[in-house]
Amino acid sequence: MTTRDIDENVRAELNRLRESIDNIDAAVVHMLAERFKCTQQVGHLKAQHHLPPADPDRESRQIERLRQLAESAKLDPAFAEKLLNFIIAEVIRHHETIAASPADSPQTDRIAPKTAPNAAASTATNTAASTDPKASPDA
Ligand SMILES: C=C(O[C@@H]1C=C(C(=O)O)C=C[C@H]1O)C(=O)O
Repeated sequence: MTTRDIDENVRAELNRLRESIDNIDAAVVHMLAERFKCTQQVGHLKAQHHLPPADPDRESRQIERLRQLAESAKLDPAFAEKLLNFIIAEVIRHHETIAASPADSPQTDRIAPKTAPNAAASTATNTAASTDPKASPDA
């Protein structure tokens, strides 16, 4: 085996490992995106019901659970805790922004509408009736 062969084998192994790393990074991004979709909905729910953006009791339970999962997965629990705290801090920042946004009044509730579900549709119909002569029985 020449030096060149060794280099090629090392290069091939490095490439194989990096392909897996790229796949894992893509999965992490997709999982984080899904998590943020859920937490955004939690943020809207909290804002609409005047709940605080942060829930320290829930966070303590999550951290304890994640530390145990990390230990059994042979991942440093302190790292797992730091990562979760980093993500949660960003989520709380989003929740504060949502709470400060006037778009989150109960009238524009996107999760659990308080107005009758047909209210918007009937408004749209009335608007169409008043502007579209074909929609009016007198036309
Ligand atoms: C998502 C929530 O809001 C905050 C963010 C959390 C998270 O990202 O897991 C956990 C608790 C809250 O401080 C929640 O209350 O469930």
